[in-house]
Amino acid sequence: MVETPAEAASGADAESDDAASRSGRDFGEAAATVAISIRGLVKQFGDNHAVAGIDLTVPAGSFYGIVGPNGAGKTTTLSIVAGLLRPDAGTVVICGIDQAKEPLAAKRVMGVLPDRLRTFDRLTGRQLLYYYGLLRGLAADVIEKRAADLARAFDLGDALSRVVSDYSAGMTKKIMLAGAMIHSPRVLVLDEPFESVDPVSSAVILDILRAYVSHGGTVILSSHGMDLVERVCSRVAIVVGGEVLAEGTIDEVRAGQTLEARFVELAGSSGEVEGLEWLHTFSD
Ligand SMILES: Nc1ncnc2c1ncn2[C@@H]1O[C@H](COP(=O)(O)OP(=O)(O)OP(=O)(O)O)[C@@H](O)[C@H]1O
Repeated sequence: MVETPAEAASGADAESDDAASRSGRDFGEAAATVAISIRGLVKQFGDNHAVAGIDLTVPAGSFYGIVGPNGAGKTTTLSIVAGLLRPDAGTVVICGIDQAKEPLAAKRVMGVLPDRLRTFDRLTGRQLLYYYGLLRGLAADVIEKRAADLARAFDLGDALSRVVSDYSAGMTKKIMLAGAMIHSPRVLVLDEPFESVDPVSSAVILDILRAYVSHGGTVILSSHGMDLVERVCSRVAIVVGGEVLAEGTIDEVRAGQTLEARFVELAGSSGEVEGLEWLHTFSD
């Protein structure tokens, strides 16, 4: 059976590289119950208020979904949480660690799947996982075992010796997800983890993430898959125009409707179908 990163962390061989013990931290009571606390988050790009005052509390051991229309500010928010982008205002506290004051310590407890899949794609899959493991301070034998476990779980075994630039979009997503998990972090920050991933692989990834959460890990993800969020997430936030319009358990947010119906109700329809009549008269 393949070990999930969370199981690996709870296993006999893994205590030495557990993120918490490496950082030498005593995760306090608040950190034990709250994995991510976001307060008053603001980020502007020129005149564009990408994030316009977001407050979110992600309980430890939860599967948390952020949904919203294109350009709503999901990636910007997750990038700030991950420490990849500086906010103009507001605070992000990860497992009790202030992201702005102790960025390295905060990064240590997180695994991140960033937007746009930028990575060192001239490396083979095996080299990339090895590199991720080294960056996380893992010993070579631990990396090799975990890389093999993750490659098996993500069905990437045959691809490990190929360069990542030759991978499909879904394969690239899977190898980067594996890289985000290799140090068995307490928190996974995943930007659209299921985009481009086939249904079989999605089911496997979900199983891995569910087991991770059931062992105390926390997942925060963005997704356009309303069904998926409704099925797997314990809590959800609907973000529109850089603001949280609804937040709570799935049942609270969908308020008797499907999540998709509630989403459309809150996000509204911004597209305009009129004016495209020329598309119905073919040019040839
Ligand atoms: N680096 C940047 N420079 C300028 N504007 C940016 C930058 N990054 C994001 N934006 C803008 O901020 C807003 C929020 O973008 P963001 O990528 O966070 O949205 P999103 O909710 O993740 O959208 P999608 O669902 O399409 O991925 C958009 O208007 C976008 O154009």
